[in-house]
Amino acid sequence: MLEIDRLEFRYPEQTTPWHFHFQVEAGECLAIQGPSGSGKSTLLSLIAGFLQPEAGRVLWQGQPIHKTKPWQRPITSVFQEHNLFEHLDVLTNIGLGIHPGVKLAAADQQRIDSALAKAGLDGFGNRMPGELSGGQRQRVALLRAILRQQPILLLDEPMTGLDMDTRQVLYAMLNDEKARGATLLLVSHDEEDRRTLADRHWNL
Ligand SMILES: Nc1ncnc2c1ncn2[C@@H]1O[C@H](COP(=O)(O)OP(=O)(O)OP(=O)(O)O)[C@@H](O)[C@H]1O
Repeated sequence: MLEIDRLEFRYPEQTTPWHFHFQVEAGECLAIQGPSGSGKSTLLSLIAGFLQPEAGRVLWQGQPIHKTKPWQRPITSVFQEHNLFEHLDVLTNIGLGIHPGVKLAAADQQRIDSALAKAGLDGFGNRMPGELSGGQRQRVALLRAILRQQPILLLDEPMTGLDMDTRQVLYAMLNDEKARGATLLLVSHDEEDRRTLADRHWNL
């Protein structure tokens, strides 16, 4: 279980801090809802470890992780800026998430090729990120996150720029992740995303 325990945070110019408190079970997707500017992306950044809380804790399986370095947390994030490595091709971008710094095994390479094909990116493995459209970059970022198979997936507007056919494929992949026991947190203004993926909502 992921527990957000009385987490508090404020930006320097903010007078009253935000308070976040909820739990998400393994295999569950919680949609974080609230008006624009209410702190949804900030909350995901706190859980990912890109921001430090003023008070409170983040617990995974009962263990505090809010002081752990972002890359050591059992978490993968897909944020609006996709953070692809511009000097590495698509295959390496995705592969690094699976085995950082290690040459990909044939089985992993096959897994990536098959995921790319499913998401309509057949043969894109050797392309550089600069040669992709916005929607194609978004798909690569999502596939990279999904194939990492971390216990917790943080998704901030994950389907931006994607057509409905591609979304259906990615919804199915994300629902498979839930079935495998992954915990998902979703921030999305898109009602279809929330309807298809979320089991529960938490309002800010
Ligand atoms: N680095 C920052 N420094 C100061 N204020 C910030 C910073 N990042 C975000 N904010 C402010 O914090 C508030 C919450 O931002 P956040 O992006 O978390 O909201 P959100 O709920 O995700 O909004 P949206 O639905 O529009 O994406 C906004 O008023 C924003 O201007």
